[in-house]
Amino acid sequence: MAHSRVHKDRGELRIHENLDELGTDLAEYIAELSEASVKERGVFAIAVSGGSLIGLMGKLCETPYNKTVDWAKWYIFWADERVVGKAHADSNYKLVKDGFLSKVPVVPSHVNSINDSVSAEEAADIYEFHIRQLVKTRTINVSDNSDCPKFDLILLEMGPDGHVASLFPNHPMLDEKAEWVAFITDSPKPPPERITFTLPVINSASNVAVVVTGESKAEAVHLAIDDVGPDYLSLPARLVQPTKGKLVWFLDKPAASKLDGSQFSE
Ligand SMILES: O=C(O)[C@H](O)[C@@H](O)[C@H](O)[C@H](O)COP(=O)(O)O
Repeated sequence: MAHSRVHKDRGELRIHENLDELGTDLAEYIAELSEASVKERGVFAIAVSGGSLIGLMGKLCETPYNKTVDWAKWYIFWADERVVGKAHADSNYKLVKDGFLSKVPVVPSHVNSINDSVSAEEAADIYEFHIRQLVKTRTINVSDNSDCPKFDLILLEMGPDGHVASLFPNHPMLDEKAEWVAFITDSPKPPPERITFTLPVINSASNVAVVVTGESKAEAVHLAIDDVGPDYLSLPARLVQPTKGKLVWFLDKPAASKLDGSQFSE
């Protein structure tokens, strides 16, 4: 059984015994949000990232979800992407296609991947323009207090350095307020060229889930969630603070191993 607790201002924490349990809980969570969103808006706009997240979403491709989820209503996006060809081993599109989209009947025209034949700057501009069109038609909802897109769900991972999407510690992109999709050419983690949702977009979502597994991220989890003082307020994962939406952390025990326990309520 997952141990779930609510932090006073860092959202809900779900700590799982193992990856199998985490995968089961994550599939259930996504399926429930999909159902609620389709009921309310007729569509489900979900953005994913790369890394082990896609493997952890595997149970969604199995019984019962492969039959019960309303896949025709899904619109899928990337919270960040590496600027490489779609067939390249580093491509998040390829990761999602091979590990997920090839196993469930998402409508091909609802798969919103970046243009891989242009520069990082152009790819970011084109992606943002595309998202703007979908906000106009409300395929993607709009934020109540800005013109930002309000994705039904943004799924993020966190690296051992506390980065989320392609927003890295101390990078100027953390201060970006105007753009929805930004490009970087100096990612500290290869490949260097990437596009990424900016914090205003992430924090406008209805739901944000951060999936973190493994002991290598335990310190960053502690710094992103616990009350550690002003030095870490600009850690990218700490800047994930949905304005009106709900934040949920999916952790395994090793990733949660350095969390303080004292300030949590059951
Ligand atoms: O930006 C990237 O290059 C990666 O996609 C990265 O963000 C990854 O998601 C995390 O480092 C966690 O990775 P794992 O879950 O695979 O350990």
